[in-house]
Amino acid sequence: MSTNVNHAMTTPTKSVSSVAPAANDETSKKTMANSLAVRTLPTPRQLKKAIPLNETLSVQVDQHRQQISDLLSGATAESNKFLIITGPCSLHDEEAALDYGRRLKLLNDQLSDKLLIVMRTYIEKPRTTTGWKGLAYDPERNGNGNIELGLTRSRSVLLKLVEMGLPLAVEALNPMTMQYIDDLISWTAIGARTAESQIHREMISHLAMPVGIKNGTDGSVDTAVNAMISASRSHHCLGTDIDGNIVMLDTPGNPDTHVVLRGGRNLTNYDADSIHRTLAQLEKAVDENTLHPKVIVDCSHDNAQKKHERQVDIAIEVIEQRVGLGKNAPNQGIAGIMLESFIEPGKQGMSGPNQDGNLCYGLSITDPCLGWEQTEKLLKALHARMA
Ligand SMILES: O=C[C@H](O)[C@H](O)COP(=O)(O)O
Ligand SMILES: C=C(OP(=O)(O)O)C(=O)O
Repeated sequence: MSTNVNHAMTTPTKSVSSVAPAANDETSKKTMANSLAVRTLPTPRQLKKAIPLNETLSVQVDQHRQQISDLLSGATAESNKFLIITGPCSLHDEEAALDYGRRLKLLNDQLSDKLLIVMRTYIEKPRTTTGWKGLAYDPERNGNGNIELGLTRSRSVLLKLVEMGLPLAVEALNPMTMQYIDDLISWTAIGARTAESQIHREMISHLAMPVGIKNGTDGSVDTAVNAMISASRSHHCLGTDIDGNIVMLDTPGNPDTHVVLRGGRNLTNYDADSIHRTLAQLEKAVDENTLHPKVIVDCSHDNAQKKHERQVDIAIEVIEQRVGLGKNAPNQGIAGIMLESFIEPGKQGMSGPNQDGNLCYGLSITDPCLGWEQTEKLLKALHARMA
């Protein structure tokens, strides 16, 4: 990974200019904070201290970040591997997430000569309108919030997965949430709903890891390419430090980004033409910026039209483009794929498949996922297709 991104998100900031005086009672009545219930949370430092990542595991996370970075830059033998980001749409049940992690680790031990496998461990969910927002925000799934418990349980389950030796992937939705878990994560996504947001681009520019940026929900790839350019540069921006102080950040810029093609507005973009068009756009941007002209294909979302079984055919089609099987010439610009996969296939509502409040174990409560059996078969088929 390039040296200028080797700052943890928690790197002490350069300057905190001054501390604002407390508002007097009259003005405070008009502030946003006073119109809402305010509950103090532990700071990122406090949570990281309570659920610590030891030095050995921290080195492991660095190595995983570096492997993904090398795969994107084509720097080493690692770059010939195919990146697979796979796991549930969202983590809602820690036991099932650990069960999935154990299965994935065993499979990884068989396939890691050709595949670089990263587990999807999303604890924040962006919603089109409303819905469950993820383990970090509503761990008890009763709509009461309890973010302190959510952050604690999230950090705890992520740490257990890191202890299994797995590299982890999340979507970074709220920059403050990321401060509580960033040291555990090896790859981050910026979602289709936030790739155009300046705040997210600023956040990427000081995330010390590779970041995949989704095309917009309308299918726009420009959004992702513009985000890559913006995030590769240094920004002066508002943020919080590890102790929860509001600070000005001077970010280093992050060149370790790439596009994630997820389809949009019911149209798919995993076909060879769409991928070539995106890569050509990236190649053009590379002339003026330090960027990776690489894509990964999200086999779910609009590409699968929310039909989880379609992910299998899409993944096979994409790896055949990568290695040059069938009518395709080999395309090294395709760095990998993303799958939504869990233990059981499909999805269930928040009250379980029978609406009686009993959730089915290992079944997604957000987007539909491939089941474990299909996933295992698919990853072996992808491995077999890699030269
Ligand atoms: O991946 C998950 C969903 O596609 C995303 O969070 C949006 O979900 P929603 O449209 O059900 O709100
Ligand atoms: C929300 C997700 O994706 P997208 O931003 O592509 O909708 C996701 O991967 O969980």
